[in-house]
Amino acid sequence: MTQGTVSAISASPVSGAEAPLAESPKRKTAVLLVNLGTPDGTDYWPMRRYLSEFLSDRRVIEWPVAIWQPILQGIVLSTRPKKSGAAYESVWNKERNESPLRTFTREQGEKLAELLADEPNVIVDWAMRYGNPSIEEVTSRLLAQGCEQIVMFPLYPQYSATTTATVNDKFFEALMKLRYQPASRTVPDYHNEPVYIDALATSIERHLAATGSNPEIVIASYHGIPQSYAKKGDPYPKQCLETTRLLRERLGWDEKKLITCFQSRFGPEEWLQPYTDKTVEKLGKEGVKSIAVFNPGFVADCLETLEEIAVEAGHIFKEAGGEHFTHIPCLNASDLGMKVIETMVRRELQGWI
Ligand SMILES: C=CC1=C(C)c2cc3[nH]c(cc4nc(cc5[nH]c(cc1n2)c(C)c5CCC(=O)O)C(CCC(=O)O)=C4C)c(C)c3C=C
Ligand SMILES: [Fe+2]
Ligand SMILES: [Fe+2]
Repeated sequence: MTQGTVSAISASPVSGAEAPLAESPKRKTAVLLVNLGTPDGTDYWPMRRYLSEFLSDRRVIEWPVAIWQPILQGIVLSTRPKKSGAAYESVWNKERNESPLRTFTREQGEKLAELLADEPNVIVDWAMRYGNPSIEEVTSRLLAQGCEQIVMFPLYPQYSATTTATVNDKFFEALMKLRYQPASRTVPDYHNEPVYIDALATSIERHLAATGSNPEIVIASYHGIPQSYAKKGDPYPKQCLETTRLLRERLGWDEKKLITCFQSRFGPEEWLQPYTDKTVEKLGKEGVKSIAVFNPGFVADCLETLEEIAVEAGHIFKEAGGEHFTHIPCLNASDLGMKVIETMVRRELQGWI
């Protein structure tokens, strides 16, 4: 191409002025929130179906299938559904006949739709990685509504292959079956985002003020993963520690006041440590009288926060000699929590709406 041709193409029709770019047509865009999952009921069969789907996920349990499936189907699923069903029963939302996680995820979806009401081409929906409503079912519904673009948000502040990656896998597995796929974006982890750190810090401050609590020690309790997963490169524990560090900085607390622990061990392997239950017990035995626990890695309260922490960890602490225990709720669908979700979603929607 000669120089003359180039200058002829780039010449503006009006000297010194840029030709305005034509605006792209607005495509219908979906925001799909996805959380972990939930059984449809607390009886044996719904619990068994849910746990079987969850614990058959190779991202969650990495043992060879030939070893794990006989243990799962033969031993774990004959006892665990009853035990877990009783625990779910104690936190179940009887009014809606569903788990708290499903209630909070729905509320988050509804509130996000209100917050994005100024965007007429955006639809919000929500799904579960395990159980119902499934990612595939909701994705089909969004496509049937004419969505050509999807922002899919795995609701985990810290990345783990056991959570974020398996949600992404399941979403793309649903798209694999389609001839005409929507354009898709996934929202990344946000463990160090200022809006998230600030929301957590503010909710801690508000809860302690409202309950008149002055804990000697505050525990940031994250769900654990097996240590072997972290050794193989899962960034999850580093991201948890970074979230706690940033919170300390924001709250002006030192390493003795705000500590990190990991909860919800499963199976015989070593999981990330220190363990929350053991730490709470040790603190009680050492003479600490007052503690607070919160769960920065959970976007919504669920079995693991409402039963394992708010109830069980509280009992353990008091039986070990502790006197005042308070559980700080998750951000759920509060204004603070919704600001975090909205900020992350609006960032990913850029250029699309
Ligand atoms: C077996 C291994 C498990 C890994 C690894 C794991 C990682 C992981 N989980 C969450 C968040 C949640 N887990 C929840 C429940 C739950 N988790 C496991 C096992 C593993 N989790 C089990 C067996 C269960 C079921 C409950 C039980 O039977 O005790 C939940 C709660 C769901 C609800 O209330 O409906 C959440 C949320 C994270 C963040 C994570 C790794 C980072
Ligand atoms: Fe879990
Ligand atoms: Fe648990």
